[in-house]
Amino acid sequence: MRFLPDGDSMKAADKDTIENLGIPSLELMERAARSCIDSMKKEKLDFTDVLIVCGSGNNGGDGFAIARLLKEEGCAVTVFMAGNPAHLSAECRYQWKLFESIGGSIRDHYPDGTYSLIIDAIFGVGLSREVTGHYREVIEWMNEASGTKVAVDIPSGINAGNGCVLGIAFRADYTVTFQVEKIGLIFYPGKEYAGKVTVTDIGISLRTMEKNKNIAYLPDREEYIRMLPDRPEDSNKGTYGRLLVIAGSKGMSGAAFLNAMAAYRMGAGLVQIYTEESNRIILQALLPEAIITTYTEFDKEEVKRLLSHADAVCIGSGLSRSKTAKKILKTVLSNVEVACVIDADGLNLLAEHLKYTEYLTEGSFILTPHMKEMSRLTGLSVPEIRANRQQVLESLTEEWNVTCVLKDSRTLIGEAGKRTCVNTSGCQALAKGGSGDVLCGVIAGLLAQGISTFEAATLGTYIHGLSGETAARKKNSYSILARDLLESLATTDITNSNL
Ligand SMILES: NC(=O)C1=CN([C@@H]2O[C@H](COP(=O)(O)OP(=O)(O)OC[C@H]3O[C@@H](n4cnc5c(N)ncnc54)[C@H](OP(=O)(O)O)[C@@H]3O)[C@@H](O)[C@H]2O)[C@@H](O)CC1
Ligand SMILES: Nc1ncnc2c1ncn2[C@@H]1O[C@H](COP(=O)(O)OP(=O)(O)O)[C@@H](O)[C@H]1O
Ligand SMILES: [K+]
Repeated sequence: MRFLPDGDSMKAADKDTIENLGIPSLELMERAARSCIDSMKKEKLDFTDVLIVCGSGNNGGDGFAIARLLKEEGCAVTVFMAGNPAHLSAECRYQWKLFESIGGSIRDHYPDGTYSLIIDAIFGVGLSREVTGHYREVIEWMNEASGTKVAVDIPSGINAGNGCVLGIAFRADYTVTFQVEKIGLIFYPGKEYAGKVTVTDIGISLRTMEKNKNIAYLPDREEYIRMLPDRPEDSNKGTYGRLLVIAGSKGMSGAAFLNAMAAYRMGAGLVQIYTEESNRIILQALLPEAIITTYTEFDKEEVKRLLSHADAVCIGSGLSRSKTAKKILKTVLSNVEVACVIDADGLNLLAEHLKYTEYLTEGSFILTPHMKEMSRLTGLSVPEIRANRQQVLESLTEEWNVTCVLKDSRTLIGEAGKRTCVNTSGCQALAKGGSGDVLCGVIAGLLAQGISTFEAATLGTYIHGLSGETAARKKNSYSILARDLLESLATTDITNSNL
């Protein structure tokens, strides 16, 4: 697994390494500067005329150290001190003096001229507020200038904790980040501003992160492979579970089809669809492998009967917010005894009737909201959630005792008591109606095979993303339809190391 800390967690790891493991701060800075230069050389960047723009904190200290090392190698280096000299950190002051001691000169205004390489060492993980005034102007200059742009640790202006731009941010071609990727380099727009990211090992210990459950993580592929349900030879359809899909509404059959087919593609043994009567014929034609039961009006006993035969349930995709849908949802929430995914209109109904959340705490529920649905569930605006997504997710999972898949270009998976997982598979080909229905079916299909809610949610999200990538390799990313993902599910093999 890879930890994805925010700025404060990264600083805690730096501090632990310096104070408890006895590696001096200046030694770490020297390694950081060296590793930046090595990474830039690996990329074969042009060192003819280098401009390094420094701030007054330790990110600036890295900048001065890079300047010294490059000057010692004979490069033409110009340093522009953009930070406030009255607020220098001890390390930054030391590095400044060291650079001066070898004859380095430092400008206090943006130097004219063109540079082959512009290195941003203004703010790192210590950025604590909106970038304004003089700093804003400097970053604007840097963004407009020609030359290759490299950010030290993180582009200045990107919030290391959420990837948001704090007013303005440096647009890098490359970012060299120390020890681990900060979570702000994973989420958009931070990821976009960072360009190509290289992680360098400078010997910062991560043991504080092991103890701190509030730090999110990115699983390795091997961890996903271990989560895959067994597929023994000596088995039958009953071995792989019976999934009840409650989806679709009058004239809306697509969602039920996508749920059910995705679940079959994931390996579920038997899929039963419960939907509105008008969808019967089309669903039978689209997916003859499914068992279809329909309703014209609410029938509580029928819902309870279907629940009693299911090994897993998913409810909500295309369900509508009708009175009948509401009653079906309430019956499911109050009677289901197996793991259950709640998607789309299931979530919208839940948001309209928050008292139903009292049923959640006792069961095994996975909620799969996109940002707008999360906004309805929490009463927070989408920008508020984006700026705080990990915390919003974690407080919802704790309060309702659920698993939650918060969908976006980067999806987060949380469960009460568990470290939050970030998913980075997938691409913009998935940004099309119906792909959420496929995800719901993928997760439910895994649940039917008996893996845990957290594993089904994390593994399902990962595979769903990969299926988008597979589809995008076969067709252009404009043209992919949700049904193409169903095909890709069949050809995406996560045990294939070429992925
Ligand atoms: N030994 C170590 O610890 C190692 C650290 N390393 C490096 O240090 C970096 C972290 O350094 P850091 O903690 O000093 O913070 P940093 O990112 O330089 O910024 C703080 C400065 O910015 C200022 N400031 C903040 N926001 C502002 C705003 N909006 N507008 C204006 N000013 C603002 C803030 O000012 P203040 O809030 O005090 O007024 C302060 O002066 C890390 O990313 C890595 O590159 C590596 O060398 C490895 C070893
Ligand atoms: N740009 C993107 N990059 C990666 N994944 C994406 C992107 N856009 C959408 N997705 C994924 O596609 C799915 C869309 O779900 P949702 O918005 O519920 O779609 P729908 O309701 O139309 O089926 C989510 O799993 C989301 O994470
Ligand atoms: K920086």
